[in-house]
Amino acid sequence: MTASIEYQESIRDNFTDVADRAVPKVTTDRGAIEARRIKMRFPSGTGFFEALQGINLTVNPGDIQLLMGPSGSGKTTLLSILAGMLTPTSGTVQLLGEEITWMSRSQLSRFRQQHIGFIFQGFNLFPALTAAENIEVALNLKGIKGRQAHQEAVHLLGEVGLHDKAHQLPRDLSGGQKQRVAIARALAGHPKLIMADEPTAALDSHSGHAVIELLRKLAKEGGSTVLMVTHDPRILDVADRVLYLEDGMLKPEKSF
Ligand SMILES: Nc1ncnc2c1ncn2[C@@H]1O[C@H](COP(=O)(O)OP(=O)(O)OP(=O)(O)O)[C@@H](O)[C@H]1O
Repeated sequence: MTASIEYQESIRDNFTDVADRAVPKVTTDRGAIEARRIKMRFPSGTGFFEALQGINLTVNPGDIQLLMGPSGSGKTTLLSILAGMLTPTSGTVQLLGEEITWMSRSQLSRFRQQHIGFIFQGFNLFPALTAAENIEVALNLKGIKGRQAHQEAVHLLGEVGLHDKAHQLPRDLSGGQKQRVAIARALAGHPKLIMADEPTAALDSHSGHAVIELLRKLAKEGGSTVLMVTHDPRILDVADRVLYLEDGMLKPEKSF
């Protein structure tokens, strides 16, 4: 499922599904992210391909945890499952102390809106909206509206070094600038969880460092928990833990 579809679902749920909007209270006395015995099988030819083979992991609150590994090892699949965007074949996921496996579709959607900021490969920006408006949409979904949303959007753009691009459309921004708008949007409303798939892949050295520093500050000063798929060795400097996936299995991890 793409983020833009996800966004459309979020908007639809926000306006049409009032009865099911209550999200259970969240606690962070356990791991911010906990996955147990996650398996994922995809149909392949006449049989199945086991992309994840029983993953157990815990991400502590306020940690920056990296997920690394060769192409095809299952990183994006695992991140999508941990973000509640893909249902595993078996296993359970808890986010902020809440079991997401049993949430209804709209509860899960609401939970994601409130607590998770996503940064995806590709930008998934609304092409007809300016940079600031793209962020305002995310803020609106979190109940921040009007002038306050606009001011917050401009502030977030400043945080990623784009204070002068608030009124530009995505088509008038470079790839790196679009990625920074997508990052600013993911940070809207200060989510407790930030999940990112290759957030610095499209960025030049300067922008990449700025984004890494921003993620570090969010975790270490703001208390957000960051889980990131990356091949970028620069991010190792700010990581608390690194998990390596190979052939759908976790290798012994390194701590920093
Ligand atoms: N929807 C799907 N249907 C069938 N197979 C899939 C599907 N999604 C992923 N796979 C397979 O699962 C395996 C893991 O894919 P995944 O995208 O999670 O790897 P990755 O580690 O993120 O790779 P990369 O670093 O190249 O992005 C791959 O062999 C991929 O072909």
